[in-house]
Order: sequence, then C-alpha cells, then structure tokens
Amino acid sequence: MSKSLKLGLCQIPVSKDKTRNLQMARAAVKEAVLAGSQLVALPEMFNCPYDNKYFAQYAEEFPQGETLQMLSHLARAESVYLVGGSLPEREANRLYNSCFIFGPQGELLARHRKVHLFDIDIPGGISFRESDTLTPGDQITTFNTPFCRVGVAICYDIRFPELTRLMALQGIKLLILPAAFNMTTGPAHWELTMRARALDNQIYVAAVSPARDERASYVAYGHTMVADPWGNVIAQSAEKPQVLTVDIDLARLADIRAQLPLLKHRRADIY
Ligand SMILES: O=C(O)CCC(=O)C(=O)O
Repeated sequence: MSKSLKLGLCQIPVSKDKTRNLQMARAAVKEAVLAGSQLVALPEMFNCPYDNKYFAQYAEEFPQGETLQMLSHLARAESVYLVGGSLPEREANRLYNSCFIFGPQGELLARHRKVHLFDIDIPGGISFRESDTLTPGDQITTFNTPFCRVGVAICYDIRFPELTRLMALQGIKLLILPAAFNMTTGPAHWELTMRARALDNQIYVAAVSPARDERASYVAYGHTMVADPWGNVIAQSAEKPQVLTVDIDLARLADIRAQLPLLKHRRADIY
C-alpha cells in the first residue's frame, strides 16, 4: 500500500441542462487528473437538480445510462479511480440515490445506494422528503485501491455514526461523501459532522458538494472539504465552482492511530 495519494474533489455547478452537467463533470475530472489526482470524486446528484420533481426524468439504469457510460469511459481514458458523485438510478420500478465507483480500466468497482433518506422539516429553514420518490439502499460500501481501502456514503448518511464506524472496522482509511448540504444545515453542521466522523474513526473524510446556485430550488452549501484523522480541516473550498486537490497522508494516519489507539481501545465486550 502507498503512503499517500492525491485526491481531486470537483465542486461543479449543477443545472437543469444534463448535457452541460456532464460536460462540467468531465472537464473538472480532467483538471483534477492534470493536477496529479489519482482518485477523483464528484458531488451528490451531479447530473440532475436536487429536487424530487426531477429525479425520475434524469434517472438512469446501469450499465447503459448516458452518465454511467460517460463515467466509465472517463475513468478509463484518464486512468483514474472515479467516485461518480451520485445520480438518480432506476432499477425495475424503483429510484435510488446512487454512487457508482469506477476503476482505471473503466470497470465498476462498487455502487452505493444512499441508505438514509433525507426527510426533514425545519420550520423557517428547509423541508425535503427524499422518501417521496426514492427507495433507500441497504448495503455498506467499501472498495480497495492500491492506496488504501475507501468507503463511500452519501450526504445524510454521514449523520449516522454507526455506518462510518462499521466501515472503519472494515479497514477504510478514507471516506468519500458526495453530498449537498443546504443553507440551513450547512452552516450549522457540515464541518462539524465531517470532523467528528474523521476524529472518531481516525480516518480522512472528504465531502464533495455542488457549487452554490442561489437560483436553484435547493441551494447547496458548497464548502467541499477534507477533514484529517486528527479532526483538522486540511482543505476547503468556498461556494463557487472549484477543483480541490488534496494530499492524503496515510503515514500521518498510521502515526495518529499508533499514538492514540482509539480503535484498539474500544470495549466491544460492553457495547
Ligand atoms: O444532513 C443534512 O443536513 C443534509 C442532507 C442532505 O442534503 C442530503 O442527504 O441530500
């Protein structure tokens, strides 16, 4: 296993124009690779506005969907590990919020279907009910790379510490979270939640948001970021489109785990 990897996080604008969304994704991934990224990630619902009324219209089936073909070809052409944000996935009569992960040969490595659907109602803030249109997944998702084992969850999934803990126990060192917090929960909880999961599990947490669009029905917070295993934020965008490239130092992770062995000190006999 390598001691480090360069991660590329693509905070792209997402609009109603699917063709443009795919162009933006392609250009951002290429820019990240040009900057040396070996693993690149896109945001939640990057091919589709984050709004229940669009999910069915933009949904795709694996493997023939246009976005899925694009991701696979791009991973192969750029010879990169590609965490394909998320998109509405159709299987039979159901829709899922799904992330497809492709390897450098364009092969499918894993698929994560969002496990926790975002159903909230904050008066004067934000209301959203993913369960009006989507079905939850029921799997924990991790995959291997030459750098380390990597976990994938989607947005609201990060609020459930048990999920990240199970991935940490399966050996992940890096969690990628395609996400789209909003202007109510983003300022309050985005950074805190990513830092908490990173610190608890002594892993890197990389959360990738769409760029903010004040005219959208759902306004994404932006602030794509990486928290390290010490709980520090080591990189963060503002709200505008940006490709963030970040060095992930796995030797530092090993040092932190050796010095403060939290995972070893768990009392699995009492909880
Ligand atoms: O947890 C949050 O505050 C935001 C979650 C969300 O926007 C999502 O799951 O898509």
